[in-house]
Amino acid sequence: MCGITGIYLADHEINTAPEILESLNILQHRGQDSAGIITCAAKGRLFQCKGNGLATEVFNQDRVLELKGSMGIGHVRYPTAGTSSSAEAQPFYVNSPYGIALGHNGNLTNTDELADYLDNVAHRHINTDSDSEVLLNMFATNLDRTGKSRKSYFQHLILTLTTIFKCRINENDIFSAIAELHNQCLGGYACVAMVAGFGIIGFRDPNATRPLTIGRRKSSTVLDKYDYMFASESAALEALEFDDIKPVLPGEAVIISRNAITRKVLSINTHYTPCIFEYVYFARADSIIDGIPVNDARMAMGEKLAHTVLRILGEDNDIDSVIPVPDTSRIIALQLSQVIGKPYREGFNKNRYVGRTFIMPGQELRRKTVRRKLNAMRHEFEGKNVLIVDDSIVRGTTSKEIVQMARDAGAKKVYFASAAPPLRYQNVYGIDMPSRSELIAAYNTPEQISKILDADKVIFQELPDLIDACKQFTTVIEKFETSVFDGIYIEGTVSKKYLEGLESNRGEFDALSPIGSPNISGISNIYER
Ligand SMILES: O=P(O)(O)OC[C@H]1O[C@H](OP(=O)(O)OP(=O)(O)O)[C@H](O)[C@@H]1O
Ligand SMILES: NC(=O)CC[C@H](N)C(=O)O
Ligand SMILES: [Mg+2]
Repeated sequence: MCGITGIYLADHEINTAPEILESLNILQHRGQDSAGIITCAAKGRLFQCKGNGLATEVFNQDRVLELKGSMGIGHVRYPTAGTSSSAEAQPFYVNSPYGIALGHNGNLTNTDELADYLDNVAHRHINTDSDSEVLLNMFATNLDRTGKSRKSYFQHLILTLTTIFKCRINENDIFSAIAELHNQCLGGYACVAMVAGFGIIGFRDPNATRPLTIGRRKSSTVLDKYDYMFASESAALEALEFDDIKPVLPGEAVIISRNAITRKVLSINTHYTPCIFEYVYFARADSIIDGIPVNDARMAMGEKLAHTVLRILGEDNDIDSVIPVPDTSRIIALQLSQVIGKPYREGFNKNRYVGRTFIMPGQELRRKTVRRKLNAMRHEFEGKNVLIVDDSIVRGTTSKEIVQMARDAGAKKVYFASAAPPLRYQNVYGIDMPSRSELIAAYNTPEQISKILDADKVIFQELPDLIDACKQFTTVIEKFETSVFDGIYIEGTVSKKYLEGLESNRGEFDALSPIGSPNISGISNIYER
């Protein structure tokens, strides 16, 4: 996951960058590694600022003020391909054809083949290891194929003004280019793109693995016109007072231009299969992802997990209190405590200035951060049997530290319950789990995991219960993308060879440079550089 956002204002005199920055702050929980914004002003001039760090570290007031234009796109990154280098901060930009920028959430599974094609056939230079740069160049190549960008100067001259406008690019060209992408790019992708001087575009892969929503709000200055916004999560749209919020559909592209808003489902072979881990962990609780309120889904997970706990520990269990691991599991633990009839207690104090651990690069950094972030309150543990609840146990980094903290604080018994089933398989659609060897449940049974974590018992949610917890709120979603739990990947998106390659390349990825001080790649009016 990453956070993506795009805004098109009806009033072309107003700069959109301050609001894009606000939306990036709201989406910060989706990516802490880098942040970036590209805007477009009069005459199709693009302005960009991006670099490593949180949005508040990359942007200050002066930098935002230099980003001119009433339309733009933004990105916060959680690296899942390539490296953590500032060169891979998004959005990416290519000058030909037309000037296109793109922000991507997800992962491509055939990046190498596409990069070869771009090099050998399309003769496009790819400057980083990012799959998103490849995706953008595929889009650009497809758009170039419309031929309109290659008309001679003379041809342009002889066209009337209207014809010239139509000749540059139109909605159908963009739809064709994205339809072609669906045939070429495998994996998961939700994207925001911008074509200089034309408009912004939001599109999702045919399986809608990664989230994207669109909303509108009445322009405060232009009569009967609307501003439009795309964002990974509805919470960002609500905060900026956009309404009529709806998901972009599987295989759909939505174009917002001066002329109109145009939307089209471009693939005939679509399956509504969003990633279930969005509901478990990634998304904010106040977001609605593909029609499912995340908060409600998490409450339902707590309820289902409660029944599993009662089944395993018995109705007459010796639990004294239910303690969440802040932040994400709070809602789950509260609901669970009510169902099992035991008090909910906050036993860990969380330092609110430390970010999310799971999406940090590098195991050592993640481990240290858990200790810095959470501190056990002794009186909640001393002499007690506690049931600690978390949304998931992935690498076991958090749970191992947490159980130790509970024991150090004097807990008698430590039970540990996870609202997600055991994560056993690699993720290839935009979660940084490229290797099974780093997943604690890949090769260990729950009993072995209890021993590794030094817990008295570890209890996992059953997969059908997790699916039910989410599915009860929707009639349109066919099924969820659950490959991390069951190893079943979306048909045609991944080969055995690819998975093996990921597994063995893992060492390389882990050796990434850790997050350092923000490395600003600079504000630039791209045309002046
Ligand atoms: O088993 P692990 O590899 O440790 O991963 C799982 C943990 O990581 C996440 O917390 P995180 O600190 O990222 O975010 P949160 O504050 O939203 O809970 C998640 O909520 C679990 O607590
Ligand atoms: N988590 C994501 O969506 C990451 C997008 C892209 N694969 C990158 O690594 O930059
Ligand atoms: Mg957590």
